[in-house]
Amino acid sequence: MQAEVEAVARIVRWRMWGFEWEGTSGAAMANIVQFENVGLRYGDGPETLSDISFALAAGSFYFLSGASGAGKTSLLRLLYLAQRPSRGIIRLFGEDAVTMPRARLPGFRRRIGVVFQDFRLVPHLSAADNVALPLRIAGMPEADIAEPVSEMLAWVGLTERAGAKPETLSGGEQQRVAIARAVIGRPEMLVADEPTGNVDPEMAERLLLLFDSLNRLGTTVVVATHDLHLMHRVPSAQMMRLVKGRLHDPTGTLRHPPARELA
Ligand SMILES: Nc1ncnc2c1ncn2[C@@H]1O[C@H](COP(=O)(O)OP(=O)(O)OP(=O)(O)O)[C@@H](O)[C@H]1O
Repeated sequence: MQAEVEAVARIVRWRMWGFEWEGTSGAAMANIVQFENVGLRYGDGPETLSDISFALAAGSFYFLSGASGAGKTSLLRLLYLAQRPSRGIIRLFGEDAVTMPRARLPGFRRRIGVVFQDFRLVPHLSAADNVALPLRIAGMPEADIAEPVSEMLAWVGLTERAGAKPETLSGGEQQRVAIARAVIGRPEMLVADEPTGNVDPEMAERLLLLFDSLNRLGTTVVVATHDLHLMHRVPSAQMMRLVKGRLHDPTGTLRHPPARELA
């Protein structure tokens, strides 16, 4: 595992926001996200999410599960600030994300890597240019971009497809480009919606290894999945389960994560 973490560390050596964030070394665990009685209603329909309260401990790995329609994607959209809640409090990176002025949202979003369920690749850019996008947006010198991009494409098994446009890629290939793009800037938080839904079990393991390595480098990871097998592959991960728009938290551990020191 250490070899994989080091390999990933070499690829994601660039941090895409312009300041240092607290890694895991010796730092006391803080909560990177806090939801208090959050509700979400689309239009004037019933609440899709109700009374959602939890905190995500910085540097932890979470799986989000739940039946189809339980509200996983909706919860993730609140997390990466694509959606404002109808009620409740959301604190992200220590700030109130609900009342935050719109102008500040892009800066916050840049600290979050997102793997969308429908990939959202830029259609006129090649796979390599899609992966390079976060680095270019962050102003990384052009001369420094090619190497991490090709290493990342190699990790997800797409070296041969680097020049291909998204429309010529299979669903699984597009998904791997989307994952490479989400992780290449070593985000502070990674949010992934069914990131292994279109790949074979062997590739799913490899992608999970990538998430796990990124997590060991300090990124807080949240993965929504139906795949029980996948969940068992990260024994240290915490489970979050949505049941009809409510978070199942009988012991209150999600609401009040135990404070712990990392080595
Ligand atoms: N933009 C929207 N407008 C109206 N209703 C929506 C919208 N997005 C989601 N919903 C509804 O909210 C509920 C939860 O949807 P959501 O996509 O969050 O569930 P999910 O758990 O991610 O499902 P799946 O596993 O099938 O992706 C569903 O009933 C869905 O129809």
